[in-house]
Amino acid sequence: MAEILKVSGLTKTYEGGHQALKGVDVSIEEGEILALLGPNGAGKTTLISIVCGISTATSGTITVGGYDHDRDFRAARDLIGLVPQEINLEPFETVMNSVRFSRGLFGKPRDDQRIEEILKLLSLHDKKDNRIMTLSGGMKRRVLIAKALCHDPRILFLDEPTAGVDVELRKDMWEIVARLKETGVTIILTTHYIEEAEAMADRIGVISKGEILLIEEKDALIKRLGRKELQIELSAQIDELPKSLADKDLRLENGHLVYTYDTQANSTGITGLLADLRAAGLHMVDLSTKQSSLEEIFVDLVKEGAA
Ligand SMILES: Nc1ncnc2c1ncn2[C@@H]1O[C@H](COP(=O)(O)OP(=O)(O)OP(=O)(O)O)[C@@H](O)[C@H]1O
Repeated sequence: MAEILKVSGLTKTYEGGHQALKGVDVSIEEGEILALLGPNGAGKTTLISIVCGISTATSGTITVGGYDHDRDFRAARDLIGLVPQEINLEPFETVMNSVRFSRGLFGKPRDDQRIEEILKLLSLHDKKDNRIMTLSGGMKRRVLIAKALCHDPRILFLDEPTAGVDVELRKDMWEIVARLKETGVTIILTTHYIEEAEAMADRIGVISKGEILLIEEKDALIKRLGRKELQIELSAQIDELPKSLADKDLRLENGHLVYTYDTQANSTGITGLLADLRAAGLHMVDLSTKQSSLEEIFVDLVKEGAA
């Protein structure tokens, strides 16, 4: 797949000296969905705002669809749609007029047929002549998406698309994002919800304190999720691992043994391990297992980043 967006060495220091981005590098492939996860204040909105031209970077470069963001800003910006966090719609306007107006802002000729196609994709077509004020919160969010899509961008940024909405609406949004992906548009979304990243993304990026801590294929992360820990309580606590067990994936924790294994591997090695423990003269009195979740991986990463 071709690279559609490249961000290199991006930094942002706000007036007053706060460094919100500390050298961010991201490369996005056309057609993928990247979820950017990060705690409050991590720099997600700052990053999106710079790529969308709302804010300026202190240093670094951005290329969109081959266009340099500084030298060819109009061409680069034309390829981007932004769905902002806040609902900023004109309450008395109709859905159709509101979306038409956004298309005009990009200097595109009027094309109501195209707008109607977009409204159909977003299940909004039957509301096209309704005033915005008569729509539900979920529908208003979809109007924001229609406005962001009306100039046919190739990349769509969704900043916290489901912040503060109920579980059902969140699932509707996931469904819409899946539909958008089918049309070939590249999607970058920010979220606090790990389950949301898990449900929608091809890749997951974790950002904390202005730094990207990781960007990884979701499936690779799920493999990491597949790692489990077997906690082995011994009849007598030990101070160090017997030499015969040194090459095992074992560690000592509070005098007990913890064995890490991959649930997706052909063999977990547990049967052999138990035999080896017996041979080493260790007697176990209890066993328990613990699965590491994406949430734990995320919390650990952010904690390490803060250290
Ligand atoms: N205009 C500004 N002037 C000064 N500091 C700012 C400005 N905008 C954002 N910041 C600071 O920069 C940091 C990053 O903010 P940003 O909004 O990018 O984070 P975020 O990851 O989007 O957070 P959230 O999830 O809460 O929206 C924060 O510490 C924030 O207080």
